[in-house]
Amino acid sequence: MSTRVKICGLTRPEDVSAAISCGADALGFVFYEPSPRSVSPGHAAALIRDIPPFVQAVGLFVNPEPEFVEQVLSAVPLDLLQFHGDETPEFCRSFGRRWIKAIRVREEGQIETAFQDYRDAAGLLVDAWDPDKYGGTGQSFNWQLIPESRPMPLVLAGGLSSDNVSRAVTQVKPWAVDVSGGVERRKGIKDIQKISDFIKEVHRVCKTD
Ligand SMILES: O=C(O)c1ccccc1N[C@@H]1O[C@H](COP(=O)(O)O)[C@@H](O)[C@H]1O
Repeated sequence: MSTRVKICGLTRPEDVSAAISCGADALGFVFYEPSPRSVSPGHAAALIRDIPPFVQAVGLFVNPEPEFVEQVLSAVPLDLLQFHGDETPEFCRSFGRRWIKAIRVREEGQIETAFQDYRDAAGLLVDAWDPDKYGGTGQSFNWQLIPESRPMPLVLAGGLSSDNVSRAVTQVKPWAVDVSGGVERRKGIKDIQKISDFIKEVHRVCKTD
């Protein structure tokens, strides 16, 4: 098994470099202003400029206006769109780009329904439900709600850190894991040691599996 790693909510060039040199497969940039990790299109374009080939740049949006997504796409060379709000399948596919849909899990059957509703997504990201926030909460959820049978790649997110990611990978066997708060010193500022520990832990558990 080889579980991919996405480090999300990057705002500083040194954190981007650290994530790449530690072996991250994907880097996430948040285009959602209420988030403390939010970046402008210009800032993201500068952060992405030196990303090497085969490391994916992912743009995270929450219920954006279509014009805003188009504006970001014209300024930032994103490889993948991540919709983390209440976007419909029609909306997600309307940009003609590869996309994943994030859902916030709180009850049985929800993931199975999302697999059907978002069947042309490149993957489904499962995160914790929170009454007030769309994501980046640092909370995890009941992984027992995740079905073993999956028609598309599943990305596990929500409250992951180097302390629990080996258990997550072993139990859930996701295609990829996505982390933000668990590798931060404070919101929006990553901790290079935590990024390194997180990715090492994923690679370690994948090797032994
Ligand atoms: O990071 C944010 O601020 C954010 C805001 C709105 C929606 C999603 C957001 N981040 C994503 O949330 C999950 C879980 O994050 P965490 O590891 O629990 O902090 C992850 O996919 C982030 O990319």
